Amino acid sequence: MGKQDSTCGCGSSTEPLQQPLDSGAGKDSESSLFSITKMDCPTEEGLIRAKLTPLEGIYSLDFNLVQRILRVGHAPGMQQQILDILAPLDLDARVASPSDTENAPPATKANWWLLGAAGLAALASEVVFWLQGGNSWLVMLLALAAIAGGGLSTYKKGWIALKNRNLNMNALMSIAVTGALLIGHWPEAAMVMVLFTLAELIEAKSLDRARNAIRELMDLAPETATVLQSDGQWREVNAKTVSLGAKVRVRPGERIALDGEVIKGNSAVNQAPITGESLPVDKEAGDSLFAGSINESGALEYRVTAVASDAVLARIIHAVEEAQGSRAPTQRFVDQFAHWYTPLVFVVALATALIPPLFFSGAWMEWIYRALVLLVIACPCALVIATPVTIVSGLAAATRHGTLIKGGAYLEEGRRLRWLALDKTGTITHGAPQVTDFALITGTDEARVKRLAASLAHRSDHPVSKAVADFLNASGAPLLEVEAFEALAGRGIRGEIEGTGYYLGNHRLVEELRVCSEELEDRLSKLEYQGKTVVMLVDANRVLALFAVADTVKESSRKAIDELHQLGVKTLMLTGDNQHTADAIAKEVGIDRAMGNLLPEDKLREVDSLAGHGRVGMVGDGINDAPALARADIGFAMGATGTDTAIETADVALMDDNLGKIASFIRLSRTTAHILWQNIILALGIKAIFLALAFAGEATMWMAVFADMGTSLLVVFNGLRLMRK
Ligand SMILES: Nc1ncnc2c1ncn2[C@@H]1O[C@H](COP(=O)(O)OP(=O)(O)OP(=O)(O)O)[C@@H](O)[C@H]1O
Ligand SMILES: [Zn+2]
Repeated sequence: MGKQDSTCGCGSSTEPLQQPLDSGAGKDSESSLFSITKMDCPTEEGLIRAKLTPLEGIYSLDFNLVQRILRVGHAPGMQQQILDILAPLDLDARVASPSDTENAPPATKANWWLLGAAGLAALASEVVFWLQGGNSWLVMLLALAAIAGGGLSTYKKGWIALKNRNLNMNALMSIAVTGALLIGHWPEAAMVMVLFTLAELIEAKSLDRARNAIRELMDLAPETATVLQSDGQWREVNAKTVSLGAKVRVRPGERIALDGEVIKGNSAVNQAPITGESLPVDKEAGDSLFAGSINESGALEYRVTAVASDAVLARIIHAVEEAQGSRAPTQRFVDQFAHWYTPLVFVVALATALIPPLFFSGAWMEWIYRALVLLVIACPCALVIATPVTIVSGLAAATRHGTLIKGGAYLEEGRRLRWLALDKTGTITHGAPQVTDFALITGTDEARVKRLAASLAHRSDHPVSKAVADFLNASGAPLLEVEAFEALAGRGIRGEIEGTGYYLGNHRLVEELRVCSEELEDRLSKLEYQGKTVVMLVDANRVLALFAVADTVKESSRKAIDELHQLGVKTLMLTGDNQHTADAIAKEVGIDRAMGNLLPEDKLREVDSLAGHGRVGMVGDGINDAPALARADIGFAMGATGTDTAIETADVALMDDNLGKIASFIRLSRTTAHILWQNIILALGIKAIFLALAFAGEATMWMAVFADMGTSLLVVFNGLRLMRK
């Protein structure tokens, strides 16, 4: 029996296939999605994997058990061939349509009546056996009825698995039950089968709950929107058909159907579904709205800024689904374990049945029975199921609180964070500084100096330039033409006005231009010690004037930093701003260390140098810290609703700009790890105990199935607990 065939069927997911992988993937490969309605347990995954892996022209298999979707990378034109191969597995495989990826098909319906009747029959068989003190035709009849009522599908699946030389748990159960019948344990065989089926059903139901967490998110955006038509009428139309720029109206109490920008009206909007923040946010003309949020107090009119499939909510859902498909480290460990556990126990069971009777004059019946008990506990399913359920529940809980985790691995790694590097502007501060001081240095014509600065600053959207532009625009003087404009990273900006070159930039720039003086430095440091950022207007050889801007620290920052420290995470601020300002802001919010004067590549280097001291996180708004964010073990993007790419590129996207979410994320990660380990220890512990008991002849099959399924349910429910965090 091959390696792939002999697992319990709970094999792993996205690992690429070794041998055919390099034989043409990329060039001539296609990728198809298959919807597989009856694939809801890792058992089926193993079966499909074993069937498709050896096939020439299959490059990759990507299982999404939550959505019941299989993505196959294959040579062109193989779709039908794949379907033909899957057909005998009886799993309802078909080529997926777009609606399949949006809505997972409902789980197969359970026949509770039949199962209930089977349970009664099994019980009756047990009672009759006990009353009569042994087997009779009545006991057998009742037992067979129970197995027929409760176990036919197990037998069917087991048979398909065995035919494909796959020892999954259906196969093991079928062998165990048949064996028990053969050696005359009729009532017990019946009971084992019924209990197994019952547990399977409950397990499937709990997986459905994890699945539904995502579907509930989708239901947040209403299906219709009230849109202004070309004839001037308002009409309710399907939200999916509304195009960019359309005008939409939303009444108080209604949910918002599409992302947009308010054009008319005032209202408080509850954005909890997106940001996790349940305090309503006031909206007026110019503010952005997100599909799925609730318009609470007033009527609003808005212009659509993203079609339905492009809405932030849709992108969140997509990201969570992808995240669920990826495997966390614990899951890989568990899958590895499952790989050898089942075949090992199978071999032990075989040895138990054969060796003592053959060589040590043991009683055949007794040792076969012990072997059958071993078979019942040979499946590591409790373990294999509990891990994804726990991770998926954790991901769902985080999403509900406005934190988008892009993979189980980050959820698991979060608790290992030792350092968190933070960007200053926009992360710790509001990122909307204002000019607090203005002074002429060598300039004399104040109006002219201001006009020059305004004209330059106007061209840049850096927060510091914006502050200068806003400050000067108030005076209303017309701007001058700027030529050869350029941004000098980490320094400022440059442009030519009326044939002369001017700079607006920081101390570093002034030094580089060799126009600094001791007197100027005194002024600079005074302002910088107050936490202000200073930029200067410079012509070819003199500093004309200076502007000091100050940014305010977010109220949430201080508390968040405090929480992080309590969790044992050290904090480091990285900023392009000067060291004095950096120190002043760091002191204000209680950050451990601050580093100023950093260019984007310096930030990257600093994050790099922290690596090796435990896991390093970096949080920023992704504008000039993208390289550092990418380098960190976990890159957190802030205010992910504001930037186009943050949701897709960050490892963890915080949907609003509250730093406190990072502490919550770490706590969630810890709880997740706790539950994962609880589950692993529970599952393995119970297995170990039963292995010993079964071997010693102290365990009955009845007890084994009860313990095994009990453990599965226990760990699954333990995992689902996270959903309520
Ligand atoms: N376009 C610009 N206009 C004005 N000043 C600028 C400009 N670009 C850079 N500077 C100056 O250079 C400094 C560093 O800029 P940089 O963009 O690297 O960091 P930052 O975004 O201000 O801070 P952080 O790194 O905390 O986000 C700024 O504080 C500012 O003084
Ligand atoms: Zn200087």
